Amino acid sequence: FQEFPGGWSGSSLRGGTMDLLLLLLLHGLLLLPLAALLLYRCSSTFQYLCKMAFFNCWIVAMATLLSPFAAFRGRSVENMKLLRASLLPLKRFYGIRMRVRGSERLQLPGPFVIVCNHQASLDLIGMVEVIPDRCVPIAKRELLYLGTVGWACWLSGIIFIERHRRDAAIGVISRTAGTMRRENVSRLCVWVFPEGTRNPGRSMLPFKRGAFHLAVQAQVPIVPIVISPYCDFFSSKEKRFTSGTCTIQVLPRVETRGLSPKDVPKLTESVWQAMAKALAEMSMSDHGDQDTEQLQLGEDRGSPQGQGDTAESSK
Ligand SMILES: CCCCCC/C=C\CCCCCCCCCC(=O)SCCNC(=O)CCNC(=O)[C@H](O)C(C)(C)COP(=O)(O)OP(=O)(O)OC[C@H]1O[C@@H](n2cnc3c(N)ncnc32)[C@H](O)[C@@H]1OP(=O)(O)O
Ligand SMILES: CCCCCCCC/C=C\CCCCCCCC(=O)OC[C@@H](O)COP(=O)(O)O
Repeated sequence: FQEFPGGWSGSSLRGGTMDLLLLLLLHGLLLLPLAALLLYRCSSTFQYLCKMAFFNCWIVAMATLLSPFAAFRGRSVENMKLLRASLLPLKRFYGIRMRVRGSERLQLPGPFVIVCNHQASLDLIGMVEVIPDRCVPIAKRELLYLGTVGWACWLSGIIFIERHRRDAAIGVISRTAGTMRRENVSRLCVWVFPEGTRNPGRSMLPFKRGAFHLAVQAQVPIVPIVISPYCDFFSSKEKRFTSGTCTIQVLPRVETRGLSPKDVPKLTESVWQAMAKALAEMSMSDHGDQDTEQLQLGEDRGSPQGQGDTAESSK
């Protein structure tokens, strides 16, 4: 086949089109990241979506990578160490500075129940900052069905409850209390988000009673933890996610020795009040970013250690 000199044959025309397409594709490949970068810089919504996507992808990736190792140990609360280590770097990726106040209040020799306010899934970043060894969260059963994430949660000994099947949930909580009380089991602590669901903003929902029944049944103290409002740097409603500072305040423990189920409503109310007060003070002092060392928690309900033992560690 002889080409017409200086002219276009069918195949060279096709070759030219291919070249053009390739060129366009190459430009597209180069321009797409640039456009995404530009969008990331200019649009706070896009930034929010990217950061949330990264958050979820990180969790899925860690769960997928680490679950096989955790599986060697079998289902064990010791795997919570892996879970904690895998989520600890997240704060650095997002430029979130964590201030922990009163962390020494978590150094109790025996078992206890932690209750903490629940604003968003971002709470996991705060949770891993302070969660003690041999402490497992109570989670909604739906998490079990998130593929490798569910598997990782199960392997870490996370306790699952079906929130809408009260009797079944109460059964799980009673068995957990039994485990906490058993002397042949080394110390087991439980982390509960007593609001029972995420609640963004500066307020707290009324508390569900499971955590308080658990503490009373096991006759162990309750340690309330308040995470300052994220409003300054995070809002799922406004699709906003920048860097910022978060304060985690550990409040004095509340003893439950000698209390019975009939005391649970009052106990629930008094812990809610103490946490709401701390949350309000954090919101006022520049949204938790300023000094909250003056925080007066009111009556130290049952804590023999009393007030003034707040220490700060900023990480
Ligand atoms: C291998 C490592 C790799 C790792 C990589 C990373 C991988 C994964 C990372 C993921 C990590 C996940 C972390 C998990 C965080 C999950 C967070 C959540 O899921 S929060 C949601 C779940 N939590 C809760 O629901 C809170 C606990 N719920 C309750 O306490 C509720 O009380 C209940 C569910 C038990 C019942 O709820 P409800 O009926 O709506 O309301 P109440 O007002 O609380 O109770 C009604 C009456 O029942 C009585 N009651 C309640 N509990 C008990 C009880 N235990 N015993 C006896 N009676 C009980 C209560 O007193 C009320 O009766 P009354 O007469 O009115 O007093
Ligand atoms: C085969 C299935 C494939 C599944 C794909 C997996 C995708 C999973 C993506 C990301 C997993 C991130 C899990 C983060 C867990 C955050 C814990 C949390 O904050 O739970 C919310 C719960 O407290 C209250 O729930 P609601 O506010 O009532 O709602």
